[in-house]
Amino acid sequence: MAEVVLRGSPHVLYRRRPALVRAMAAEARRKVSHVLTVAGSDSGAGAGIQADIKACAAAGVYCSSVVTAVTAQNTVGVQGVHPVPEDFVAEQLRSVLSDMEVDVVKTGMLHSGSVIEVLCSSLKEFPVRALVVDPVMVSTSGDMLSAPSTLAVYCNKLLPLADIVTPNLKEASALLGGCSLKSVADMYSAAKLIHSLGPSRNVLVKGGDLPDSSDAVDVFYDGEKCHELRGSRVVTRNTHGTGCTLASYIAAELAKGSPVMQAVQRAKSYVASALCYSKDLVIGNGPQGPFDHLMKLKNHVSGLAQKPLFNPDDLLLYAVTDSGMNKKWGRSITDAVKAAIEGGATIIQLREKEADTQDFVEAARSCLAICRPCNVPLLINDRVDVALACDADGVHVGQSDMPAHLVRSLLGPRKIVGVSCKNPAQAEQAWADGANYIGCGGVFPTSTKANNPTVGLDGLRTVCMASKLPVVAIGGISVGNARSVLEISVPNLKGVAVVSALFDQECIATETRRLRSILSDVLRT
Ligand SMILES: Cc1ncc(COP(=O)(O)OP(=O)(O)O)c(N)n1
Ligand SMILES: Cc1ncsc1CCOP(=O)(O)O
Ligand SMILES: [Mg+2]
Repeated sequence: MAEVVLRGSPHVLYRRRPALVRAMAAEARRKVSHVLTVAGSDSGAGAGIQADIKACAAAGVYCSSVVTAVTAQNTVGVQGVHPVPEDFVAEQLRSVLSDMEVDVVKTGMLHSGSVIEVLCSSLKEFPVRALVVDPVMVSTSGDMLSAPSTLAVYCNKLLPLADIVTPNLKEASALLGGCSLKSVADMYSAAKLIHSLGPSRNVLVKGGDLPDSSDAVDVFYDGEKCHELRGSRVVTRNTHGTGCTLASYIAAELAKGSPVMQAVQRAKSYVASALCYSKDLVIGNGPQGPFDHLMKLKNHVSGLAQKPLFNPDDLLLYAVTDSGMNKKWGRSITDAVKAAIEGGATIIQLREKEADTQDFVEAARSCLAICRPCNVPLLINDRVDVALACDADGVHVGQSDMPAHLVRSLLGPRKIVGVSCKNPAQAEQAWADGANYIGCGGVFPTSTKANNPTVGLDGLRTVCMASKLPVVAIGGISVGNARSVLEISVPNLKGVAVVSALFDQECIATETRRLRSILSDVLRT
């Protein structure tokens, strides 16, 4: 048996068998989430393989590529298509799938029935964790990218293997034999009908082309329920590639382990941010410019590198400030926030109902300078503008504030969005809108917020049970009753949010410490 000499340190030589060496190397290396895109090349680089690779890069996922066709296209339209022969598509598939540990396959332009058949056989030989099918048939410029004869092969062979299929209105209509889709209600029916053809487990019908809609509305059907996902429409000509990008980002999120609905929400939010960042880019003379996935996404990219995603455990002791109480005790907002953090608050919300905008932004900046080094997230109550101005970690909104889906698209995917909810329907909507957590209350009567009906511990339990998001309880909670709140013992109830129990007290740090110790004690038992 041949032996290999490995140099472990300058003075030590190890002798190992090759198989053992390979196993050790495999263990030592980091497993990277991996999407394989099977799609056409877009010479303009806004869509196709090029968009897929950039979207996966933005999501922090490795992307390999099998090219099915080479297109000559720009912002005017598609000037030519050069299909790659099926046996060479098969060879590329074998090269990647046999060697490179692909998690998720995403498909784009599949120009012929035989290419689809080649892909289906490869997926049977080399199964992957998930398949995302973007049924690219016609370019936005109206050019055909897939022969009409492929439709049957799509429906009978590829869709049954898919975890999610993401048609736009034209593609959904084509899959359903040419029916007309003109409203959100039509999209609901289309999503259910596509699902009932027996194909993909999840269907996302994209309503970007819906006429007369001020929102970008997509309909997601998971086989049981339709969810309406709304985002604000970004007015720009730079929309070429949004479909490929959305599907690739979904694939990237699935590769990282996100559940399907979360993957869709994150993808939608990423596309909205990318459109916002690049809405004024000038590239090309045609009617449809490409948007940019990375170049202008400074916040997104640096956010990926630096900021962790929302951690639900941060909801444990949620301190909400009150300017009236600070005035009463003669404290500055920064001293109040410092004391709460010193006592063990895990997240801070600035709820400054009377502050002038300028003062609010200044106060928020000063508080951020205190929170950031302590790794305590700082959220702003109600005011998205203030949060954007000072780059706060998120915003909390109620039912009559700015709708959460708009807050999400304005803040982007990596900020924290919280929504007040009193019943299961509101909790469901908060989730569909892309919120990170919900606040439920008032649990007990409180004089801090006027005219706020209480839901009691039973109402809190009902909302927690219905919520797919983590929950923080609020309203009349203090050291005297916090234990009874956490003891309802519903796993997604992550903590309590308090105002007067901390800020209407002589010593904020002492009261925070007392409350924190009760909460930690309940969690331990
Ligand atoms: C954590 C948390 N939950 C609920 C609320 C209440 O928000 P909202 O219903 O918008 O009422 P106001 O706080 O704006 O009066 C909250 N602020 N924080
Ligand atoms: C902001 C808010 N939302 C529901 S109840 C409430 C006030 C909570 O204040 P306190 O903790 O003093 O009862
Ligand atoms: Mg509010």
